[in-house]
Amino acid sequence: MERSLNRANDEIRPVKITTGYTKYADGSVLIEMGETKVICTATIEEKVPPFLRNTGTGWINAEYSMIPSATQQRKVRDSVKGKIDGRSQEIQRLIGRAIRSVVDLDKLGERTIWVDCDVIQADGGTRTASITGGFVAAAQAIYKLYENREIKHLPIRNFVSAISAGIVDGTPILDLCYEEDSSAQVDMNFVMTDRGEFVEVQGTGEESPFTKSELVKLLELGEKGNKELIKIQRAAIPEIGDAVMGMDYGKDIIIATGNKHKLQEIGDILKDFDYNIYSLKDVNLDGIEIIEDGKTFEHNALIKARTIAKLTGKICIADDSGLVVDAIGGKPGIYSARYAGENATDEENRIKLFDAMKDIPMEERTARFVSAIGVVLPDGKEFTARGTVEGKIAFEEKGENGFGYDNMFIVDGYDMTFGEIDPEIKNRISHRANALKKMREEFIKRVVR
Ligand SMILES: O=c1nc[nH]c2c1ncn2[C@H]1C[C@H](O)[C@@H](COP(=O)(O)OP(=O)(O)OP(=O)(O)O)O1
Ligand SMILES: [Mg+2]
Repeated sequence: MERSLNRANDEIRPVKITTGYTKYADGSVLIEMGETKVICTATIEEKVPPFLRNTGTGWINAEYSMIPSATQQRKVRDSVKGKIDGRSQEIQRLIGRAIRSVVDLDKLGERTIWVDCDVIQADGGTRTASITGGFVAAAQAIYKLYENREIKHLPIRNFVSAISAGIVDGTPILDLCYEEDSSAQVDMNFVMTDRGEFVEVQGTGEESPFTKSELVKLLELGEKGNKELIKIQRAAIPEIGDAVMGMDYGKDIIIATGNKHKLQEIGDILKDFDYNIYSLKDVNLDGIEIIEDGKTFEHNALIKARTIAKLTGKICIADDSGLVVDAIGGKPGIYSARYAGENATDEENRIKLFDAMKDIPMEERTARFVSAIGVVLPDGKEFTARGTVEGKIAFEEKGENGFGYDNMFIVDGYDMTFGEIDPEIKNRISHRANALKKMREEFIKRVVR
């Protein structure tokens, strides 16, 4: 389908949010979505509707209207007609509900935020643009109360935005302009929060009924559009964005290791992770000395990640790992890298371990590799994840792959050492793979939006 502005079917129109558009309101924006333009202002009034008086609870009210020249045919003002038309009535209720859904009205205190949405040019999607812009204006007004210490806690729980999607000529499309809207068979509006939750879904198959799979397709379009809108809202009010949604951690991850084998493995294991992965060399920090004086793998991993996070301001992950051998009381453990001395080579460490194990029979040579992954975020938040893999210490070195103790570790379930095994298999079953898998789950919960 040909769309104006050469838009793809899943593409929103260019959006621009201009803050501080008018001078007297407590919050004020001009939102432009393609040719649709809406002035949204928010004004604080120190009183509430009668039904809330003396409850300590606040209220948010919205009004929506179009100026006479907003449409191709001059539209008579409501004030001249003497009544608000049904459509405006319905829309302003929707705007009010949408914004109230993300604000804790108890914490707002006994006051009303008036959100006024005046459409100055209408080219489809005026109600959704009013919600998206109206929220920004309301957030500014509420944030002002918070900054002036008139309220103790910021009562904004989430960002909220709205977008339309519909089916035109049998094709699901996002963000309909007027022309598309007037020939749509199905017309929907999605109001969503930054957490991807729905606040309101409006949909009608006015021209023809729609199927479940079409509904799902429209839903996905709505989700995509709202995600993009919330990014644009956030860019318009970054300070409020940080206060409500937490800091934006960015899309870069630095792997804080001086070990090129680990770097390679971590890079391979995380290759389908939706982040840009950098090495210490990439950020000109290779060769940095970090003192690993923690008492656990986790502690050491965090020491490494913290050091690099402080220097770069980016998300950093580090691995602290080692070999835990049962017959010698768990040694070398956290001292694996310096088992044979401070600057020992992998080979010197292996020789020392073979020597310590020389009289131990096969069944008592059980051991495990341990990897602790430490993650440190730019705001100092951190977490760890641990993975292990069980095996036995061989009597002699076998295989050319890997590094460290790989060629003397016979991995359970395979009659091979990590030195013999295909690196792709190692990266599926290793301690590092297991730790990174857990790290990812935690990362998605805590970091990814
Ligand atoms: O998959 C592995 N295969 C074989 N050996 C391994 C493995 N994973 C850890 N290891 C051994 C190597 C080193 O002797 C010690 C890690 O010491 P550890 O301090 O964590 O690493 P490191 O100093 O080489 O690099 P960095 O601290 O910069 O990440 O355990
Ligand atoms: Mg180290």
